[in-house]
Amino acid sequence: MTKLIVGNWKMNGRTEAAASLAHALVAGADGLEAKLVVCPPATQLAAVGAIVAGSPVGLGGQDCAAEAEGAHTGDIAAVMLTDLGASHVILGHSERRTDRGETDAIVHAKTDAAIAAGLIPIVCVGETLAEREANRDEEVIDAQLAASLPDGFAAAGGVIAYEPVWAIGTGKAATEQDVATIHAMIRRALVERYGDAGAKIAILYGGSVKAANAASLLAVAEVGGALVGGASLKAEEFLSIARAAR
Ligand SMILES: O=C(CO)COP(=O)(O)O
Repeated sequence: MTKLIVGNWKMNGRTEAAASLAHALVAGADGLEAKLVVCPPATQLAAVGAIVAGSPVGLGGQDCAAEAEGAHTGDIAAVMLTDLGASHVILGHSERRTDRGETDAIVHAKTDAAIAAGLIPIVCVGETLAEREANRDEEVIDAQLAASLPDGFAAAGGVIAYEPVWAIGTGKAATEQDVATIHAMIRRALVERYGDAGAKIAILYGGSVKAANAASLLAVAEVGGALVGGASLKAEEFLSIARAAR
């Protein structure tokens, strides 16, 4: 299956830098086996969307509101993302779960809203270091999956990203063995819930993915791609990660 390599630019940069990064990715994306999607900050979506339109590089948001429209100051509706050409949206990232208090119920509601607008949700799950050290990682992830995913998730082409919180931005990626164990567990949970459709859901790995470790992480069973933070801000590094996906 085609691997999906998603760049989460988080809260970085200005429009001019985002535009030059987008141009460099479009120039380098020809002939890639993997599918690329970039998720710029909301203020850069229109500019980046215009640059990647018609290219093999897709566009995604980093979050969307649970509500379809209306009096929600500061929020961005899922249809506002599709309006700018987005096909994907990251939901339930640990930085939103931790820093913004997003619960599984909120992630569930946002995922429903994304699907209703025709977006492909990329729902993030993952354990903290304390949960891992207490041997609760599988239990935590299982609970996040059960409560964050709506029934229509598989039919909508939804994607899961396993992002262990302790591996994000630390330079310390999970080991291949860790990734194999957790991705197998996630696959079992998805098949149990969605049947055959659950076997086809892409499961991305995220957390300190870089050019140097991408090939080995992407070769692990049940790894359908990568969700990349810091390394997605450098065109050549991100393209190297994408080239490692086959
Ligand atoms: O949070 C991440 C992607 O969503 C991972 O971030 P880093 O690649 O910077 O560790």
